[in-house]
Amino acid sequence: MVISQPVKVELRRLLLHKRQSMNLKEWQEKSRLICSHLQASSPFTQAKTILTYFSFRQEPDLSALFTAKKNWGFPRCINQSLNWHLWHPGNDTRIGDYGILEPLPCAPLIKANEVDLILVPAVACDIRGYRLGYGGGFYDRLLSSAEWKSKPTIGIVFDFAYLPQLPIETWDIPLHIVCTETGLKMMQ
Ligand SMILES: Nc1nc2c(c(=O)[nH]1)N(C=O)[C@@H](CNc1ccc(C(=O)N[C@@H](CCC(=O)O)C(=O)O)cc1)CN2
Ligand SMILES: Nc1ncnc2c1ncn2[C@@H]1O[C@H](COP(=O)(O)OP(=O)(O)OP(=O)(O)O)[C@@H](O)[C@H]1O
Repeated sequence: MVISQPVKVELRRLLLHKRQSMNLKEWQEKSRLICSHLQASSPFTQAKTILTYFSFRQEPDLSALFTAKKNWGFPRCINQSLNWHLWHPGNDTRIGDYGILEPLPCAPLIKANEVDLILVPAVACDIRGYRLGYGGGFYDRLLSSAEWKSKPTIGIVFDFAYLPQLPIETWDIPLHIVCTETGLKMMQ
């Protein structure tokens, strides 16, 4: 647990560098492929309310999905946790913590019992579904709480960040599915 921290810090640095050195065309094309795999998947077609994210630091851009007829939820960082607000294309956004776009604080809140699917941003995922994030622990805390534990989760990464094995911590909870530009990978 203690020794995995420097490994995670270095891995995060390398993978973020790799992601941010993609050119615009490559980023757009791979993001488009990720969106089309998601759109064709049954967790997506069956879901009414989906939690997602606004792309930051060249994360896969899912914005092509947001015109689909779903209730879309986006996070706001409040203290150590995430609040989820309804947002539709055309609604206002603002720049929140860490420089990430977020819905306005007055946008309607989404409760856990309304949520069918969570699209989880990641720096990397492994073939067991474990995830490396930015180190804030936001999704680890969310997914460890009783009301969120059983929600279907899809980690979203480019293929170069889909790895055989990430260092894990006691609190890490594996995701159910990972989606890259080559398709969906179901965890055992
Ligand atoms: N698009 C998107 N939105 C998201 C997340 C995400 O991963 N992607 N989050 C997922 O959780 C939350 C934001 N989490 C974040 C956590 C840390 C840093 C960050 O910049 N950390 C510093 C290091 C801070 C430290 O080590 O103490 C850094 O990386 O430089 C950014 C976002 C909510 N919104
Ligand atoms: N279930 C939890 N309860 C309380 N604290 C937690 C929990 N999960 C993680 N943390 C705290 O969050 C910190 C960051 O965790 P970690 O390095 O795994 O984040 P990450 O998954 O990379 O980040 P993020 O989820 O924000 O993208 C840890 O140091 C830990 O103290």
